[in-house]
Amino acid sequence: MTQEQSWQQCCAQLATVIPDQQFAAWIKPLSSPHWSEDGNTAILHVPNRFKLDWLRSQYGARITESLSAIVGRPVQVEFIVQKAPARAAMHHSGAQGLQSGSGTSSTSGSAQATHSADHATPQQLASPDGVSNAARDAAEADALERSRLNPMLSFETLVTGKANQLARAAAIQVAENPGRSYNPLFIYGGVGLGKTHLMHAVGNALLAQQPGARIRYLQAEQFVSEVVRAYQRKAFEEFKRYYHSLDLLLIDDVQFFAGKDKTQEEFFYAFEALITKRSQIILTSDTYPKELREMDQRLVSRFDSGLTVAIEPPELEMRVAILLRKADAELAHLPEEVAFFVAKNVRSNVRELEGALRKILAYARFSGQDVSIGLAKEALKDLLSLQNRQVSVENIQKTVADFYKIKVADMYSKKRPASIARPRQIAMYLAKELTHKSLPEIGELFGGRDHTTVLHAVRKIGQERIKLQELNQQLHVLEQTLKA
Ligand SMILES: Nc1ncnc2c1ncn2[C@@H]1O[C@H](COP(=O)(O)OP(=O)(O)OP(=O)(O)O)[C@@H](O)[C@H]1O
Repeated sequence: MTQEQSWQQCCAQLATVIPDQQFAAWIKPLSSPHWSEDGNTAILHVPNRFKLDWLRSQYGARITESLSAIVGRPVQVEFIVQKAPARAAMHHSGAQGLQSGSGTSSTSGSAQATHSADHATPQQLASPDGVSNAARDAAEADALERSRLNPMLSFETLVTGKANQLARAAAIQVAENPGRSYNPLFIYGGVGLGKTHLMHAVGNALLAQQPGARIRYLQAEQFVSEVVRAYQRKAFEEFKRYYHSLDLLLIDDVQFFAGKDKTQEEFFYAFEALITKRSQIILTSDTYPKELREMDQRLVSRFDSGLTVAIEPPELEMRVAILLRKADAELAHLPEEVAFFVAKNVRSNVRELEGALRKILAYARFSGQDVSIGLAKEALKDLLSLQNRQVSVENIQKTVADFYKIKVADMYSKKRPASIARPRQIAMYLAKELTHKSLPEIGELFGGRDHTTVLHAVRKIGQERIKLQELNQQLHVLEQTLKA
């Protein structure tokens, strides 16, 4: 079989496992690879960095696997950016033809290949409608750059589970119908749970459908800095023109607007302008709108005027699925029992899960061992001992009192108003959950209360947590604070 035929066969095989639309968008446009002299490496040319990152992360492993199976031995697949200046694309002349881009990358990290202009024909460079592919690719790459979107954070790379299914469904709706379904979309949840990921996923999906869309992602602090800069330069007109002209504005962690009045004012104007012209806004925060502190009430009510959805901490099975998916993307074998071990021990958020996995894979690579529970224990020694560190009841009482703005002394007092009794019950619940103390011991530490009082609190908060999203969210924040 020729190399060309093996590529054709690989494509045919991929077409059976990759959904049609994705296959047409990503695999079909690829030209047959160039092969290294030893025939062990297939080099696929892609037009820009965005496509390179995407192809590598989404399809690199599958292409490698399929091609290896077809040629009957392990081969490596490399991607290389091959830029074509727009002018050269339309008036192809030898001297101004393709140049190898600087942004090369490979799935294997082995030597990069260089290619001359002669490999490309004008047909490869220009689409039938006469619009230069290269020009379009350059525009796409440009749009990506301007938007500050991370192409790796897509719907495809997001593992779905109970914890994020509502937020994901809402985000998909918004991506399909920007400005017309939920506007703004307000996503809230604890740290490292995938809020930023979801936001980028909408941006990337929109950019894929409309390469010319004006999209901007930024963290709230960056928006604050831009307001300050506009202030200093007296350039508010320019600032307004830019922000009010966007099709999609993504602002992460809006709780950082707290107390920044001028920022809030400017954001309010931008918000009104964008909503009026049906541009989409997506915001994230660590809490739901009404809980945002030092925020203009006009803004709070605007935040809540579209759809507000929570992302919860992932449950065990979802944590396992995330680990397996991430290992897969790294082309690493993670036995399921190890995934369960890690997921049981790293519970707080996805970012920590990713960190734990990275440590395990690096440890396995450097020590030349297979991934096993023993190896995971060794690799995560520090993390696990930190987790076993006892949280004290006193610390829980102080943290909960601070959170609900009551006095620590109220944790031991006999006072009964709900504003005090409820935080006290929450502290008892956390004491049972996070320490090894018995019910009578906990009762003793809460001003000599009976163990049945503690039991009642533990059961009540435990049951309410399942039903009340708000309470669950607060408990999650408290748990993260206490375990930090
Ligand atoms: N469901 C998921 N599937 C796959 N990866 C996920 C998922 N949720 C989160 N991640 C990954 O976990 C990491 C942290 O997620 P992200 O940055 O989106 O969290 P966040 O909620 O925005 O946190 P923060 O509040 O700290 O900004 C990212 O690398 C993200 O890709």
